[in-house]
Amino acid sequence: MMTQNAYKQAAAQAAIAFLPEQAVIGVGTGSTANYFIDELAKIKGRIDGAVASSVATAERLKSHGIPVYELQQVDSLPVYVDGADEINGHLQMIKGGGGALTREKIVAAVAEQFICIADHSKRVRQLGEFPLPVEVIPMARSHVARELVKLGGRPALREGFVTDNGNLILDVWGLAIAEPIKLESEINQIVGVVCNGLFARRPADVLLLGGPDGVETVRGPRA
Ligand SMILES: O=C(CO)[C@H](O)[C@H](O)COP(=O)(O)O
Repeated sequence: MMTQNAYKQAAAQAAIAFLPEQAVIGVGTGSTANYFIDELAKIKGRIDGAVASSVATAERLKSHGIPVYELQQVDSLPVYVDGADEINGHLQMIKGGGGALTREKIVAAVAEQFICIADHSKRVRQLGEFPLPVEVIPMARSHVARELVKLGGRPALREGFVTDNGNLILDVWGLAIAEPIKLESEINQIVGVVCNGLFARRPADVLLLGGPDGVETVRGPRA
């Protein structure tokens, strides 16, 4: 029987077929993205380089000899490949389990196409069982936590964790997210919030989902 890691790896392998030739591509963060980076290393002559969504991803890309560019150095990104913590039928996601949500959202915003790679356990009917990560400016942490309680959540500080941007993460439990676009906007309105891990306004365009029957390809409305 294949393991969850094998499903992640299969999804990562499948993403290679979606890459344009000789382009700079966006690369996400996490264990599935790491499998993708390892696959990328095998075909690195076919791409010009990558923009990384975290320091960890940049280091892994560089360790494979893949050129890493700052986002400011590129005019556009044809593709962004990243994992997810949860993904629903509209290809809206919760991301940020690895704490890289803000840079992930920035790189995804620039990319023409978002390809989500995941194992089948990540597919859900409704987002919210996975605690929603919210990146906050450190001095605003208590204020933001109180506001998140008003929205129905139970925020918990991610202990001992500082983001690549020098901020904190509140993981918000107990949100049954019936209206992801609305909640994404509401949380962004709280003063002190840098970013939240709902990718609802910018869902994935293609989902490559690894599971016991192989890799399923699900296309979103824009793909
Ligand atoms: O958003 C992320 C990191 O901030 C990851 O994409 C998400 O946590 C999924 O991780 P993994 O591929 O390890 O299951």
